Amino acid sequence: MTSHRDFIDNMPKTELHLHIEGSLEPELMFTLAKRNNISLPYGSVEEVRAAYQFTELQDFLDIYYQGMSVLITEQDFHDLTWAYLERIKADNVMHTEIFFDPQGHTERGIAFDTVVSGITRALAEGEQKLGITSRLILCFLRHLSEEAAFETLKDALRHKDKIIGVGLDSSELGHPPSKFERVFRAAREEGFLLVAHAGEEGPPEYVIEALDLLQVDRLDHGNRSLEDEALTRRLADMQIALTVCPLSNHKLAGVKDMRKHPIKTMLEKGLKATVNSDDPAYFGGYMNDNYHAIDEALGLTRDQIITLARNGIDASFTSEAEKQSMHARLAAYLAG
Ligand code: HPA
Ligand SMILES: [Zn+2]
Repeated sequence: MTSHRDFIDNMPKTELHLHIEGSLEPELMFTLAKRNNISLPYGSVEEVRAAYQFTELQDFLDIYYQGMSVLITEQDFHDLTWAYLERIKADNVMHTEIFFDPQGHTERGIAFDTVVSGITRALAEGEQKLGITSRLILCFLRHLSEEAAFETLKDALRHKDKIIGVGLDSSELGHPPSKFERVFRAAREEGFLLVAHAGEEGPPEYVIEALDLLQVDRLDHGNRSLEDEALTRRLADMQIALTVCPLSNHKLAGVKDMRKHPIKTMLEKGLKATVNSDDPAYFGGYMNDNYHAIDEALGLTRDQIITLARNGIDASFTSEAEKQSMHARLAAYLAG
């Protein structure tokens, strides 16, 4: 019997919650800063890594928005995305659905089209050269206004062929899903699929709003749903997927001890949980590291690991044929 470590590392898997700007490794940050003549408040890669100490979501977001300031040209967005794809190839990721934060760039004067073009050029190469399929999801920054979200949606309409859905990220507390009910309705009418970060720091009520008001197709995080029994039952009945991010939860202190991470409880309660890396350059690990972290802390069974991988396929925004093909790859792996 192979060890859980090897079993996880070699297992074909999907990633459904990944902020591409959060895959910016300090080395690339320095390279791009130099290329674009931007000065960083850090003297070295080690200094950057040392700054990655967070006690809550906002601590991280401040550093994350500062980090993305080195991204200027189409080539920068391409190189960022390509580096991520090469890295996840090593983790046997077969399909990835990536978020991007257009407002983090348009606010700095970078054109929406520059961002989309660089990312999608790399995604197309990823499919051709690495065999990794992908989808792209735009996130509205929830600390900004509804009006700004509508402006961003307007930009996205020119790229409907490249963007499958819209989501909601950034500072959760004080910015409930209800703030974006109208823009999500407009996005739905335009044919976009819908996701939202909810229940990461925010209360179960925010998850309920994401379901009832935004009508999301998938929930990002959702951890705090477990505080509400009726909501937990509802999520299990609906079989709506939760894109859970173990190392992120640990780094941002929602989960102080990995042995208390809720993902095993989620599985036991019949929730459709998946494993994801969120912002791997900032939280200390990519997909395999996230699987290892929960497996080692929670003592998952092999069946639970497989369920997480299957959930990731079922919850992806792909066609039935693509899902079948990914399930077949997983089945072939399991058959040895
Ligand atoms: O983990 C996150 N939470 C909220 N917003 C974010 N934007 C990037 N990463 C995150
Ligand atoms: Zn996230």
